[in-house]
Amino acid sequence: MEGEVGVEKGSRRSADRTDRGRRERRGSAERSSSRRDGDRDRRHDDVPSSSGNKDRGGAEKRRRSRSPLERGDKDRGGKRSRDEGRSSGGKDDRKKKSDGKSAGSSSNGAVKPEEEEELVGGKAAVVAKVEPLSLEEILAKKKTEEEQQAKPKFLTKEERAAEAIRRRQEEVDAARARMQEQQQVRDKFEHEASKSHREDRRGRGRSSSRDRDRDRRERERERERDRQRRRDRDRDHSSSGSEVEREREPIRHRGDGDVDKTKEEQAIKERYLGVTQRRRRRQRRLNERKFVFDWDAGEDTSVDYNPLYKAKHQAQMYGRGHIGGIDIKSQKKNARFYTELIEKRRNDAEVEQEESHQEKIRQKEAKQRHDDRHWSEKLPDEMNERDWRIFREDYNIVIKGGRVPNPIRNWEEANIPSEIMEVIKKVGYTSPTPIQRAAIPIGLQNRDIIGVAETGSGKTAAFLIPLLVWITSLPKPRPEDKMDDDAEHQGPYAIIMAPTRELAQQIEEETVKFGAPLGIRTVAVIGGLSREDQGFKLRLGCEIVIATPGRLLDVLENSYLVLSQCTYVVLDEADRMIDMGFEGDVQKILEFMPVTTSSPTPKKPRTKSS
Ligand SMILES: Nc1ncnc2c1ncn2[C@@H]1O[C@H](COP(=O)(O)OP(=O)(O)OP(=O)(O)O)[C@@H](O)[C@H]1O
Repeated sequence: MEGEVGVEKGSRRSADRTDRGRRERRGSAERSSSRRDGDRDRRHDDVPSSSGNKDRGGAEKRRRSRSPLERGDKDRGGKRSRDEGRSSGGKDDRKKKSDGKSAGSSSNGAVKPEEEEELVGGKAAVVAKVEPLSLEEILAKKKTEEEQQAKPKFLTKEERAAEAIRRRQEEVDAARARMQEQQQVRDKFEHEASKSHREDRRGRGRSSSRDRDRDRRERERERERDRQRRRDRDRDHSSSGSEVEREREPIRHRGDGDVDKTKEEQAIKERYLGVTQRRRRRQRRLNERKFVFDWDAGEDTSVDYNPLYKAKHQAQMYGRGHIGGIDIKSQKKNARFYTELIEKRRNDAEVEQEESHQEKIRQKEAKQRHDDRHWSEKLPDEMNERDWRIFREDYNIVIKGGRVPNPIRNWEEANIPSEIMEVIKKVGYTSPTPIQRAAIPIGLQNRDIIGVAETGSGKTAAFLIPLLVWITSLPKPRPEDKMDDDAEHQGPYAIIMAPTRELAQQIEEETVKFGAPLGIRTVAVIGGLSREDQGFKLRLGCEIVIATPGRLLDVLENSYLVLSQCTYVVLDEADRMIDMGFEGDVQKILEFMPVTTSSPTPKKPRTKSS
C-alpha cells in the first residue's frame, strides 16, 4: 500500500497506467479467487466465503453502487485478466495463490480487509479499507458454523478402518507404556530390596557355609525371577503390542508358523468341508491316581529321636480301666503294675480256684482235640455223625433209605466169618471198595438193596460176600438128610441172573473163586450149552445158580430145576435186562419161588444193578 501511495505522489500519468495494469491484474485475481471460493462453497457449503456469496451479495451491491465507468474498467480489466490468466498459466497461478491466501485469511477473520479503488474526478487513489462484518453477517456466519458442526460426519470404510487402527495403536502404546512404567517401578523396588537384603546380610556377617548356600540360592532364585519376568515381558509384548500387526500379518509369519498353519487348515476343513478329526481319547494310565499302601519301614518319619518319647509312659488306670481305641489284650500285657497288684492280693483259695478252672479248660481243650481227630484214627464207637458224613464224602458214597447201617471202614469191622475173611484175604482184597463198604453191611442184615456203581467197581463181591455169609450160616445137612433125595433136590439157596452169557460166566468165575474154598457149589444155567448137561449138574445139587433169564425159565418149565428153598435173588445189570426184554421171563421165574420160605427167615430177594 505504501508503494502504491508513493507512486501516486510521483508521476500521475505513469501512475495511472501502472495502477490500471495493477487494477486489472488485481481484479482478475479477485475474480479468479472468487471463482475458486465459489467452487469451494458449492462443494462444502459450510464456510461462507468473503469472495463468494459476499461477492454475489454485499460486494455486488457495493459494486453496483459504484460508477459505471469504474464498473466498465473493472469488467474490462477482469476480462483481460481472465484472458491473460489463461494464456500465462504459471504466473497467474502464483498470483492466484497469493490472492487466495489473502482471501482465505479474510474469510476467517471477523474483519474483512478489502482494497478498493476509487476514481474521483479523474484522479486515481488507492485506499485500503478494512470493513468490519455486519452483525447480521456475523450471526449468520456463526449459525452456519454451528449447523455445520451439528451435522453428522459420514466417513468411508477406509477412513473408519484407519481410525480404528489408529485408536487401537494408541491403546496398545498406552498399555505398553503403562506396563513398562510398572515394570520399571517393580524392578527398581526389587533391586532396592535385594540390595538392602544383601547389605543386611553382609552387615550381619556371613561366616557360615549355610549362609553362603542360602545366599547362593537366593541369587539363583533372583536370576530365575528375572528370567521369568523377561519371558513374561516378551510374551506380553508379543501378545498385546503386536496385536494390530498380527491381525494384518499372515499366520505363516509367526514364530510357531507350522503348528498354526496346520491348525488353521484343520479349522478351515472342519468349517467348510465338514471334516471332523477324530480326537484321540486320552487313555487314563493305570495306577495314575492309585494310592500305594505298601511302605517301607525306612519311610516312617514318626520315629522319635528324643529318648524321652522313646520310652513312653504307661498310663496307670485305676480299677479295670483301659484306654479306648487300643487292643485290650495288649494293654493287659503291658499293664504289669495292675497284674502284679492282683497277684499280690490273691489268697490261697483264689489260687486253687484259678488252678481248677485252668485244669477244666485244659481238659475241655483235650477232649475237643480228641473229638476232632480224623475218622481213620477213631474206633467205630467213637465215630459220630459228623465223622460218618466226612467218611461218606471221602468215598463218594450216597445212601438213601431208612435206618441204613453205617458203612464199613475195613474188612474187620464187617463182622464177616473168619473162613470167609480168609478167603477174601487169600483172593487179595485188602480193603473194600466204596460199593462194598456201603452194600455189605446192608446185605448182612438181609435187607433188599439196589446198588448203583460204575463197571469194575467190585459190585460182584458186594452182593456175593453177604450171600456166602448167609449160606455158610445155614445149618449143614445131616448125613441122613443127604441120603434123602428130597433134601438134595430142593434146589439152590440163591439164583443170580445176568442179561448176557458172558456176564453170567464172569460172575460164575468170581463165585467159584469165593465159594469153592467154602464148599459152596455153583452151577451156570446159560444159553448155548447143553440143557441136559446143565440139568445133570443141577441134579447133582448146588447152592448157587447163575443163569440168564431165558434158559433159566426153560430149565424151570422143563422141571430140570426147582426153587423150593431159594430165597435169595440177584439181578445183575437189571436195567440192561429189562432193556433186552427179559422182564416177563424174570416175572415168571419169580413165580417159581416159594412164598412160604420168606416168612421163617428174614430173607428177601436181593437185586443188583449197575
Ligand atoms: N475189594 C477189592 N479189592 C481188590 N480187587 C477187587 C475188590 N473187589 C473186586 N475186585 C476186583 O475188581 C475186578 C472187578 O470186579 P467186578 O467184576 O466185581 O466189578 P463189577 O462192578 O461187578 O463189574 P461189572 O459191572 O462188569 O459186573 C475183579 O477183577 C475183582 O477181582
